[in-house]
Amino acid sequence: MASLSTAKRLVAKIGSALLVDRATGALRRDWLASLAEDVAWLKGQGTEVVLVSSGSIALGRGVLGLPATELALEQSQAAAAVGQIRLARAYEEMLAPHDITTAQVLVTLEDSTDRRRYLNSRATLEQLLSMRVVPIVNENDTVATDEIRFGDNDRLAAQIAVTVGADQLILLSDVDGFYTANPALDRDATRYDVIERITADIEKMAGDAGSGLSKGGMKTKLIAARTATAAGCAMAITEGSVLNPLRALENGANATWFTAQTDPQAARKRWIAAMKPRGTVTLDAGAVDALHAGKSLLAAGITGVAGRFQRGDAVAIADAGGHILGHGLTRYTADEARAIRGRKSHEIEAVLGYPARAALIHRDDMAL
Ligand SMILES: Nc1ncnc2c1ncn2[C@@H]1O[C@H](COP(=O)(O)OP(=O)(O)O)[C@@H](O)[C@H]1O
Ligand SMILES: N[C@@H](CCC(=O)OP(=O)(O)O)C(=O)O
Repeated sequence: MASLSTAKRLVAKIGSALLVDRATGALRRDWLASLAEDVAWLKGQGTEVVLVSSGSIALGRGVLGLPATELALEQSQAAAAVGQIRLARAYEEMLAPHDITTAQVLVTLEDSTDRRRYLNSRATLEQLLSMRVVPIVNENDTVATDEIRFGDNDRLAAQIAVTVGADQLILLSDVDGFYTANPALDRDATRYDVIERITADIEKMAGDAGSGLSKGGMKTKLIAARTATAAGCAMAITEGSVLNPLRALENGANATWFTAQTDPQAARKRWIAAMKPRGTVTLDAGAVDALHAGKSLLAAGITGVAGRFQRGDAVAIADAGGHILGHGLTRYTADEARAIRGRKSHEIEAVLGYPARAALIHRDDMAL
């Protein structure tokens, strides 16, 4: 199926059961070292990599001597706090010999539902990737309460894949794909190589998690597949417990691939076009031409600013005659936009009193 080394951006999700030995509660260091080799290989091919890793609760549980049974919310949060620091350190240790810098990124559901927080986390991830860093993402279990938890990292991984505009999302699991029924319970179940569309029949085949350490099962993996593929990201479920699991997938290991339903850029444009604009910016004729030529909107080409908006809000883009050309996400507040309109890029810092970006709306943040 799809080749991993052709991906521009790849998100891999690592389940707790892969990282943590169920019997001893210890980290599977050899396995993690082999995953680090895979990440180094992908980066060597020019693929940017984000890892979404579970395992904080499973690791912390062992350290704190908590039982293997269901934990109270406070207990899992304490276990996550103890386990997360070890988890992050383990990734750092394993990737450093490959000259790869890691970053710990802890997010909550609100970071994807609140637009400003979403845009901020996107900007941070973008910055890290541009600096060749591998972000290691997990849910911030210590602050996430029941209502705001993703609770399983399948959906979190899909959300991160959408946030960074990844073209592939790989769920490393304890099963080598999506079956017609839970293969742990049904010996006649057969695996799909490819699922082009997630139908109601497919949904009926998805069961819950099999192991005590895991949370999601196939139900959350299907939700993840819906989110990812709708945003133009192909998704695979494959067996992760083997050494070098990403390399194995590249070399033809069993997997189920969910086909991307669009391309990431088109999905993003639709998302922006559907947002309610909080204001309007009016352009001179030169700026209109620049936008139609695929350029970003610079302050120099803005003649008017109407409405009240914050950074990250959607604004309408109008020509001198008031005709709406499209929508975009602004990088400045309405007050800042008024202050810098008509200004050349090199004047902006002096007007605002702090370093700033010249483009009011970046071309990737625009739907015309
Ligand atoms: N239709 C299905 N196909 C494959 N596995 C299924 C299916 N329905 C339920 N499962 C269960 O989902 C498990 C994988 O999910 P999960 O235990 O959450 O692992 P992970 O740690 O990878 O998130 C499988 O081991 C299997 O027991
Ligand atoms: N944030 C939790 C993730 C729990 C979770 O999703 O587990 P899994 O089903 O193994 O991916 C942790 O790190 O323990």
